[in-house]
Amino acid sequence: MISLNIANLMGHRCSKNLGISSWCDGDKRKISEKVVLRVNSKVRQHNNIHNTGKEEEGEEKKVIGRKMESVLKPLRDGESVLDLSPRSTVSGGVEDVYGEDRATEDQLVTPWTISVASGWSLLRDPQYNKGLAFSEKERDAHYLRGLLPPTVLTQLLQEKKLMHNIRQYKVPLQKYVAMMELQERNERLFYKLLIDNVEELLPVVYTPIVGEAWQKYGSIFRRPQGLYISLKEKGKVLEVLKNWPERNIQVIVVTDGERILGLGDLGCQGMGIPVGKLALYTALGGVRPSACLPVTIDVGTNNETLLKDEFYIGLRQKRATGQEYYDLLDEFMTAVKKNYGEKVLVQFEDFANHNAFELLAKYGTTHLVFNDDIQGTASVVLAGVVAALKLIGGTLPEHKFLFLGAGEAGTGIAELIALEMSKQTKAPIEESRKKIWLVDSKGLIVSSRKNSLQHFKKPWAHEHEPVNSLLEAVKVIKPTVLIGSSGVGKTFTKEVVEAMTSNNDKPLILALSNPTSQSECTAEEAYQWSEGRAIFASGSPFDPVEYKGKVYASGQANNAYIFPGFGLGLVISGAIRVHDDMLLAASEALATQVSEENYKNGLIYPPFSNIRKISANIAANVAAKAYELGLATRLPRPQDLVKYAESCMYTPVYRNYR
Ligand SMILES: NC(=O)C1=CN([C@@H]2O[C@H](COP(=O)(O)OP(=O)(O)OC[C@H]3O[C@@H](n4cnc5c(N)ncnc54)[C@H](OP(=O)(O)O)[C@@H]3O)[C@@H](O)[C@H]2O)C=CC1
Ligand SMILES: CC(=O)C(=O)O
Ligand SMILES: [Mg+2]
Repeated sequence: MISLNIANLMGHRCSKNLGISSWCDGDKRKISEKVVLRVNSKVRQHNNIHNTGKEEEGEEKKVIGRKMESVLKPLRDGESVLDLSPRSTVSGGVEDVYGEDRATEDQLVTPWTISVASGWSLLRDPQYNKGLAFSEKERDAHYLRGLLPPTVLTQLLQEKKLMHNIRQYKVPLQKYVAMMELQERNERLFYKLLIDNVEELLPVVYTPIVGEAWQKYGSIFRRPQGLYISLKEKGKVLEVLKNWPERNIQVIVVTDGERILGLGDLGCQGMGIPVGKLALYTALGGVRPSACLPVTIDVGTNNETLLKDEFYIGLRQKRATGQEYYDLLDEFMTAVKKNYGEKVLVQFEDFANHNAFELLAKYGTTHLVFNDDIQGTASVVLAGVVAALKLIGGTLPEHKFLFLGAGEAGTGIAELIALEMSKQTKAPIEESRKKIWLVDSKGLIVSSRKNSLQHFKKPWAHEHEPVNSLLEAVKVIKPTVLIGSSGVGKTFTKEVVEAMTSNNDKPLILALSNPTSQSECTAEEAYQWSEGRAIFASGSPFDPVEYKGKVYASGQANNAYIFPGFGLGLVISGAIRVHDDMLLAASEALATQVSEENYKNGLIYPPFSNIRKISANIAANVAAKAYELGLATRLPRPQDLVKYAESCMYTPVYRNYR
């Protein structure tokens, strides 16, 4: 029985027993050769060793064990095993400290956990488990004999089998559960499936199915994913962050669950959204899974159904508001910076608008923050509109916009379109805003309503008679572009679409609300009611539609096109703040990815099957803007940013274990 006192061995001020005896006991052969302990966040987590915040990077890599040089790092042949410096190629970026991602398939890497994982624990570690794909040699070397049936499968065959299984499920929720179980079991295989079958699986791990799954999350809860920070943790948020097993976090997606898609307040069960968004950060944007942290802030819920549900997983109280709410958020933001530094990206997701704008304004000057609903959506919609000009004609400033919904998405998009118009015309932004009209739940936003409007609506209160309905607004404003961001389904009625069609040869209609049940209209309705003339895209995907013998494939106007590449661009440039010009840069990069072939099919977005290439281009444009604005800290600037972005992207093929 061996136990090590980490405090003595490493001069750490905490004194905790690492409790490694259990795996040393039956396996003494390995102790001298393979026992390697990293005082990393996992060790901290499992042993409640919390650092002082002062340790140097190098301390994490101190090792115990006689043959330390053979296991110090899973480096490739010819590299110095004693080189402990962070991997300079991507410092401040997507860090590949252990060389795993740059190793080719036939180069060896070591499966790191707290110790070198082997046997049963290796099969239970989703980061390194390969299931039946462990080779004969690996089965011998890692004590896996007998723990697996004899067959050895390739990753491709595993993928084929899993896709076959997933396709058998008729209930969408079953597909979601199957994917989540795979993510918990074998992370690389999960991402391989998602990347290779992105168009098929995106609706499963993201909108629309994720919404339904998490509405029911209380009853399908298996293993927690992500970090829960509730009012109970007030005063201890930094400690809670330290409980997370990974330390080198680059992207955090955080929600308080108050406006989950168009489904409203899901309280603590909003966690599906940060988890889903971060899966896309990895699959679509190539940010390493271990660098992603999903967070749900639980301040209660006003959802009566959840409060009465005996299986509800969150705090059973009404939402905290005012000072209590802002104090917890402030503690979180301060702790994030303290624990992960200046360059960690915090993406605010699905907050209600009464908090979202304020949080963005407050932390936009002190942290690297990005609101996906306000800014990401704006960037993706501007890209779609710019691309659509090829089909509908005219320049951006020549068009007139009408929104149904004047919240985060609506006013965020409106503002970015106005900004781009002003850049093109050199006119003041106030002039550009006059081309854009918004309708909220009380009707058209007009100047006579100004005093009672929320601050983010005021810039859109133009001179006009009050107008109560969307249909009436379409008739009097005569927009060329109609955008739905209300969260209310079926609001683009036949009359509304017909009115758009009678005013425009090719009306551009975007039904952004998620999930599918909240879409302002379906693709079928848009094409039928416009007699095939609408250029249509929606927040959640629709299958192609046949109308009068012609097949219409609509695009997906969803911020998923933007945030993964946008975040990657910030990470690889070491950006310290987000700037509106970066949103324009992302938008431009996305619009230029639409091919002639896509246009011929009436598409204003490129297919998701090309998303990794698209994300690399977005990342490069965003990073270039960060350098231009002096907001990048990763110096010198790489010459070819697209290539550099690609080289930083996580790939999910299995690595070979020595
Ligand atoms: N496709 C994408 O990428 C994205 C889609 N979305 C979707 O957009 C929707 C809205 O999100 P968000 O802007 O954040 O939400 P908000 O709550 O901030 O805004 C909703 C807006 O819709 C208005 N509204 C609500 N009901 C009606 C109605 N019956 N008629 C007219 N207006 C109405 C509200 O009016 P009032 O202010 O008067 O209450 C408010 O202005 C959601 O469904 C979300 O899923 C969001 C982000 C990205
Ligand atoms: C897509 C997204 O961010 C939303 O619907 O909220
Ligand atoms: Mg959102």
